[in-house]
Amino acid sequence: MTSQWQKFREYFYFDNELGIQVDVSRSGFPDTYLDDMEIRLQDMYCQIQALEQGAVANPDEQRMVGHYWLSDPELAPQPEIGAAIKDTLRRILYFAQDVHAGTICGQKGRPFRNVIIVGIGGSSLGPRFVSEALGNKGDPCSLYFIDNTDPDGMDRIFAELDAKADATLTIVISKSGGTVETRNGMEEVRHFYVSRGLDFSRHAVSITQPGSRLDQIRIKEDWLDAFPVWEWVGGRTSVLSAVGLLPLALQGIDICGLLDGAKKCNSLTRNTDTKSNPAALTALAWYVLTGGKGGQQMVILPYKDRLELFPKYLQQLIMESLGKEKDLDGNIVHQGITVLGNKGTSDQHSYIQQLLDGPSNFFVTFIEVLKDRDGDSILIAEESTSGDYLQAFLLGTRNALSNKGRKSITLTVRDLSPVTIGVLIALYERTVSMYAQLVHVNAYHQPAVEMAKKGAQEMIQLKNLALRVLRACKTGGLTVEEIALEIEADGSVVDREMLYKILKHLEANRGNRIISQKSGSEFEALYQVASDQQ
Ligand SMILES: O=P(O)(O)OC[C@H]1O[C@](O)(CO)[C@@H](O)[C@@H]1O
Repeated sequence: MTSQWQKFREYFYFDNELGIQVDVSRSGFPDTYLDDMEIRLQDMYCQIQALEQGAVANPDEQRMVGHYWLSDPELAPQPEIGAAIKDTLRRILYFAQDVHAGTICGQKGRPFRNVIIVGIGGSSLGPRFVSEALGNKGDPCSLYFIDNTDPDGMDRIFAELDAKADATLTIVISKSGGTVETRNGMEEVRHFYVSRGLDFSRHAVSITQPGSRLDQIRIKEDWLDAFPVWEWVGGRTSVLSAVGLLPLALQGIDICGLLDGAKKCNSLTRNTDTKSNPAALTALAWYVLTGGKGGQQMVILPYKDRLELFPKYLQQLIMESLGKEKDLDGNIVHQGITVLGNKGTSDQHSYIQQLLDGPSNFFVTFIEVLKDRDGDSILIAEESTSGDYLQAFLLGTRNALSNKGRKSITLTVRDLSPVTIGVLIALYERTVSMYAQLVHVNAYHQPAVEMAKKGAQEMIQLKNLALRVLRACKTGGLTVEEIALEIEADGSVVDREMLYKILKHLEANRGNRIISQKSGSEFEALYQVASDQQ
C-alpha cells in the first residue's frame, strides 16, 4: 500500500523558475495508470503538436486553433500571422503609452483615467479576471465591465462615471462583431456620452474581426482606433490577444510579463514525458476523475481574494470547450465537466458542508498562492499570521475531504505576478486541449449556444408582434388569449406563457404606455396601449 507521502513525491510536479507546482497525488491514479495510458498520451501529444503547427483542429468551422501563437509568434505556421501578432502587440503598447501620457485623450482634452469595456463571454471574462488579479490602487486607468444587457447593471457604472465621461475611454469587444448584448451595451454607452454633450466616436475603440459588423460601424463613425481578433483565436482563449492585452495595458498591467509566463508554460507543457508535464498530469487527473465520461463537477477553490474570478473564467473555458453532445465521430456522448467555485476560505462557510457530507459527484482543485502579501505580516495569535491561517484552512479542508474519500488536485503558485497569471492561463488552455483529445471532442466550437440566441430573437419578435396588435386595438383592451389569436391570424403558433411573461415585463417597464386592467383572473387581464400613446 503506497503511502500518501510516497504518492505525493511520485507525482509531484514543480518548476522553481516559474514558481509553479502541480500535485495530482490525491486524484486517485491507479499505480500503473501512467503506463496504461502511455500510448494514448503519445497520440495526444502528436495531435496537440499538429494543432500548434496549424492543422485544422476545429473541423466544423474549418479553422486553425492558434491561441498558442499569441505568446510566441515565431511558432505561427505562416509568417504573416506571426507578423500580425507582433504588430498588434506593438500598437497596443504604443496606444497605452499615449493614453497614459495624455496624448490620446477625451474630446475636451481630459486624460483618459477610466475605461469601459463592453463585451461578453470570452470578450470579458479573461480581461476581467486578470484585471482583478493584478490590479492595484494607483493604476493609471480603472476598468469597468459591461458584460450584460442589464440596464440597471449599466446604470451603476454610468452613475459612477457620471462626471467623468470625457475622461472615459470605451472599448467595444466582440470577435464576431454581431453579439446582441454587446451591441446593446454599445448603444447604451453611446447614449451616456451623447447625453453629456460628447461624441461617442471620439472616445471609442473596437476589438473585432476585420470586416465584422462592429468593424464596419467603427469605420463609418471614424472611431479613435481599432485592434484585430483573428478567426483562429477562440473567444474563450482570447485573453492574450488584443481582447485582454489592450484593456490590461491601459490599466497599467505588465502584459509582456503575462505573455512571457504563458510562453514559458507553453514550452513546459510540450514535454512528452507526462510526469514532467503539468498540463498532461492535470488532464490525466480529470480523465481518471470523470472516468473519461465527464458528468462530474469540478470545484475550483482558489485561496486568494484576487483569484475570485478565476473559477468564473475557467467555467467558460472548460464548459464551453468540453460540454458537447457529440464526439468527433458523431457519436452521442454528452461530455462535459461542470465547473463551479468560490474563494477560500469563504467556501468554508458556505458549501464545504455539502462537499463533505453530500453526494460524491465532484472533485476539487485547490489553488494555493505561497506569498501572502507584499511586506511583513503581524502575528495575530499563537505565532500565526492571517496568511498562516489561510494556508491552514486550505490544507485542513483538503485533508478533511481526503479522509472522506473526496478527490482533489492542488495547484500552487509562488505569487501573483503577471508571469504566474500568464502561466495559469496557458496551463488551463493546454489542459483543456489535452483532455478534449483524450475524450475525443471538438473543444473549439460551441454549436449549442446558437439555440439560446435564436430563442431570444424569437421572443423579441413576439414582443414586437404583440405591440403591433395592441396599437391596432380600438376596444378596451385584449387578453393574452385574444392577442395570441390576432398574431396567429397569419398561421403562426403563439406560446401563451411566453406572451404573458412578455406583457408583464412591458407593463413593469413601460407602464405609462402599456397598461392592464384586471377583470377576473390574472390571465383574463385586458392589456392596452395608454390612450395618450395611441
Ligand atoms: O466576442 P463575441 O463574438 O461577441 O462572442 C462572445 C461570446 O459569445 C460566445 O460566442 C457564445 O455565444 C462565446 O463563445 C464568446 O466568447
